[in-house]
Amino acid sequence: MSLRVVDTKHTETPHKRNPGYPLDLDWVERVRMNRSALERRAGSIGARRTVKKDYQLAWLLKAITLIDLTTLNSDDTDGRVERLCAKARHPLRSDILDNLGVGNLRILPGAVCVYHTFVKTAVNALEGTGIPVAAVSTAFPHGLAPVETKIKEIEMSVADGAKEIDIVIERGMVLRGDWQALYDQVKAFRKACGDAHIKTILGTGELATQTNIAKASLVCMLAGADFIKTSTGKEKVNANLVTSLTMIRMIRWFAEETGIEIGYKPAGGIAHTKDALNYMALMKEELGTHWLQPHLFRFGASSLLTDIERQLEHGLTGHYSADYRQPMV
Ligand SMILES: O=C[C@H](O)COP(=O)(O)O
Repeated sequence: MSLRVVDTKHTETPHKRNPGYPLDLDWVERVRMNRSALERRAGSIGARRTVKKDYQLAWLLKAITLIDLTTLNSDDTDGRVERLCAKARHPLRSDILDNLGVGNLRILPGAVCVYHTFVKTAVNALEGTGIPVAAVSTAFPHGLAPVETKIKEIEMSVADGAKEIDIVIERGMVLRGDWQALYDQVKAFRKACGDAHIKTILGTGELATQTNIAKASLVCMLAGADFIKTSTGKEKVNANLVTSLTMIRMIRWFAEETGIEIGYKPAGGIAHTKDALNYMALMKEELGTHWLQPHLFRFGASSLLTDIERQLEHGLTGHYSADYRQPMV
């Protein structure tokens, strides 16, 4: 099997972190997106692109290294988080790995993503693996709390050992076009994160237009975001290819202007292998294979790994196994 696309996880890739830039309102004003052109382009991805056989197996192994393995439920418990972390330690059954001939590869997910309450539990459960814990923060999923409370929440998650903080922006700031307020708040969040990387969740399904999504992406990047992320998974409309194209093109524009590479994280409702492959194809075509690395691309997903494991098993045996054979939590 060709494993060109699988790299060993958690090796350090030299990467210049976004230092943040002044808010350039002229640039924000110039941003425009054409929804029908985006839809045409996004529609061509699933229709035209297929990854076959051995290459598909390799892409699926790669996809696992790009997942933020997530549990964000009101009934989460320490036990569920510990089971999720156990899955993160061994994302694929050893018989599948052996039969694929990759039993020697260390394939681990990009991160485990939990609420603040469970950061310590996850940090303990992942000790020695190098898998970072990501905490959703700033009054996830709505982002509506006093800014002081939100900053305190970030600080507490960082103190508990979170290496990545997924903040949510206030959608109202975008809908009002109050770019200065959005910039100031994200900049304050970034400062509170310190060395922890900040992913800014836009809540794209609630931002009304692709132009708003594009402008919000730019403002977050100017304010110092390490990643821009689509959704909390709790909006009515979560990640999709059209919105992804908008955000990816803003990442490209930002990189052209500043030389800084920002990560992209589609999240919410990404549960099937085919969807994952489409997102990866989009990234490869728009930004290049280079961007398909854990420090530049993640899936936020609670159930994608189960489907990938089933597909890998199907690739080996020709049969689909029941979901319970790949339990998540
Ligand atoms: O950030 C991650 C999302 O909340 C996960 O959403 P999901 O449960 O639809 O996969």
